[in-house]
Amino acid sequence: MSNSLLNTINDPSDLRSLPPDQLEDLAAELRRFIIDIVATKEGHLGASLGVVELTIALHYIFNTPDDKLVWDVGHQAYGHKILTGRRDIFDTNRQLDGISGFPKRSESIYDTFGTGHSSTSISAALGMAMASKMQGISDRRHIAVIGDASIAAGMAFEALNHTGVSDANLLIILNDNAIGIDPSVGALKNYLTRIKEYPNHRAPNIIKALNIDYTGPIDGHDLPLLLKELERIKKLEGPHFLHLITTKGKGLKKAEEDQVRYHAPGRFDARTGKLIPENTEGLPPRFQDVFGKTVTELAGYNDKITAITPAMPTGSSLNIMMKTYPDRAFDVGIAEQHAVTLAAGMAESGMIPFCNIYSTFLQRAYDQVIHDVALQDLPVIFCLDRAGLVGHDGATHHGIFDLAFLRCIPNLIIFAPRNVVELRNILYTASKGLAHPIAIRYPRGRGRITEWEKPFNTIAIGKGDILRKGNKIALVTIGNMAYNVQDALSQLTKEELQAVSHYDLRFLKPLDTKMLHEVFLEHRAVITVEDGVVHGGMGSALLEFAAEHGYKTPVFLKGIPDTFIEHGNVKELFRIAEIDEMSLAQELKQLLAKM
Ligand SMILES: Cc1ncc(C[n+]2csc(CCOP(=O)(O)OP(=O)(O)O)c2C)c(N)n1
Ligand SMILES: CC(=O)[C@@H](O)[C@H](O)COP(=O)(O)O
Ligand SMILES: [Mg+2]
Repeated sequence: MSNSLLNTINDPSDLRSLPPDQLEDLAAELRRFIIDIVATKEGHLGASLGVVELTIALHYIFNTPDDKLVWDVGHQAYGHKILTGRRDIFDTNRQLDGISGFPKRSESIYDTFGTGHSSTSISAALGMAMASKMQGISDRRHIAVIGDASIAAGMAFEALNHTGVSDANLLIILNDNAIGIDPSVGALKNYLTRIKEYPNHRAPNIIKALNIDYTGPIDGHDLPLLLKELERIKKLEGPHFLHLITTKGKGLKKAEEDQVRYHAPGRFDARTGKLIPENTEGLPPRFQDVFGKTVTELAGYNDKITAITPAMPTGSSLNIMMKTYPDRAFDVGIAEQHAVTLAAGMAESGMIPFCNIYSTFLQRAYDQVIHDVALQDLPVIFCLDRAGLVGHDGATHHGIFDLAFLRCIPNLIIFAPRNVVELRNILYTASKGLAHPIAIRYPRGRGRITEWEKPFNTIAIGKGDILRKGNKIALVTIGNMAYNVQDALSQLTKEELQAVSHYDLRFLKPLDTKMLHEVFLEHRAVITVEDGVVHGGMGSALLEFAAEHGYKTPVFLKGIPDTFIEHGNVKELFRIAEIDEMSLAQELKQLLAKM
C-alpha cells in the first residue's frame, strides 16, 4: 500500500483540506503505517489501531491545536502523533533521543497534556475548558478521550462528578473496547456492556443522571457517522459525553483475536501479525514470574493469603494465582488507591494480603499507604514491580521515587531483593506474618539467576549482606544494583579489587546499623549505588546515619540525578544516570588513584 494520502499530511490543516470521501483510504494508510513501524520498533499497538478513525475524525472536525485534545494514558496516540507532524520521525518512537511513546507537551503543540498514567484526561480537559471560560474564549472546544478501563478509576469519577455541575465546553469521548490491558472488570464494565447490548433499555443512564448530555453508543469505526456526530456536538455548549464502541487492535486480525498479547506485542511480522518469538530458552526467569509463581505456591499452604492487582494481572503475573485461586486473587481495575485500602481492610481482618502495584503507579496511592496502612501498622505486603528504570516507557513510568517517598513513612519495612531467590524468600518470610507492613521493590525484566525454585529460607528483617571485604572503599548497593557493581568490579585490577568492599543493604528500613558502623569505621570512602532518586533515597539514609554518628568519611551518592530520565533501553539509561558498570568502574578507579 502506498502512503499517497498520508504523505501529504504534515499537520492537521492538510488533513482538513481532504474531501471526506478520502478519509477512509487515509485510515487504511495510517493503520498500515502504525503496524509497519511497531512491528519492528515495538511499542503499544492495539490501542492506537482501535482509534484510527476517531483520531482522523477529531483532527478533521476540530480546529486542533487551538481546540484542545487530551488523550488518556496516551498509549493510543500514535495516529495523533503521525498526523501532527511526527510521521517522519515516528520510527524513533520510544528509542533513546527519539519521540516519546506518550503525548508530551515539550514534543508538540498538539500534545496539550502529558500522560502515561491513566484517568487524568477529564480533569485536565475540564481545567482547560474552565480556563477558556474565565479567559473569555468562547469558541474553543476541549476534548478528553478516555478508555473504558481508565474511566473506572477514582480520579475519572471525581472529574465526572465535577463536570456534571459545570457549564464548561467539554466533550468526553469514551472509547469503549471492553478491555484495558487485560479484560475490563467491575460493575461499571457490566453496565457499559448492558447499554451496548440493549441501548434502549430503561435503566437510568449513569452519565445522564450526572447531568451530562450523553450520545451513543455508536460505532467508533464508522467514519461518516463519527464525522456527523462530532460536527453536531461541536456546535453545542456545555459538557457532552460521546460513547463509542471500538475494537482494540482493529485491522490486524491477530491483534483483534488476542487483544491482551497485542496491547504491546514486541516484534511481529507486519504482514501476518504473527509474533516473532523471543528465544528465552535458558534465560533466567522474570522477577514478575517468580512473584506470580511464588505467591500462588504460598497461597496453597495458607488459605489466609490473598492478592490484589490494580489492572495489571498479566504485567504482574498475578494472573497465575487468579487462575489457581480465583476466590483469593483480585483484579480491581485501575484503582490503586482502592487496592491499597482494600488490602488494609483484609489485613485488619486477619488475612495476609499481597498488594502488587507497579512502583510508578503506587504514587497514586501515597496517602492510602500512610493513612490506611502504616499509621495503623497493618501488615500489608506491598510488592512493587517495575521498580527502578523501566526503559522505553520513559519518564512517566520509571519506578525511581519509591525508596525516597517510602523511607519517611513510620512502621514500613522496605526491602529490595538483589535477585529472584531473595524475592522468593522475602515473599515467604512476609507470608509467615510480619508485625508491620512491608514494601518489596523489584525491577522489570529478568535477573541473573536461573535456579530459583529452591527450598524457602526466612530472611532476617533489617539484615544486610557483606558481599566482599576490602580495606579502602565501601560500595553499598540496594536491590539489583549489586550486579551493576559486580560488573564494575570485574574491570578492576587485582590490587584495586583488594581495596574495595561491597555491601548489599537489602533493607532500607530498618537499617542494618551494625553493618553500617562497619562500613564507616573500616573504610576511607563510601559509594552508594541505587536505581532510585539520589535525593531522599538510600544514599541520603546513609548520609543521615553518618551525621547522626559523627562519621566524617566522605560519601559519594550514585543514583538517579535531580532530573527526569527519558526513554531508551535500560542499559542506555543506566549510562545516563552513571550507574552502569563502565561509569562505576571509572569512578572507583579515579577514587582509588587518589588514595
Ligand atoms: C494509574 C495507572 N494505572 C495503570 C496503568 C497501566 N495501564 C496502561 S493502559 C491500561 C489499560 C487502559 O485501558 P483503557 O483505558 O480501556 O484503554 P485501551 O487500552 O483499551 O485503549 C493500564 C491498566 C496506567 N497507565 N496508569
Ligand atoms: C501504557 C502503560 O502504562 C502500560 O501498557 C505499560 O507500558 C506496561 O508496562 P510493562 O510493559 O512494563 O508491563
Ligand atoms: Mg479499553
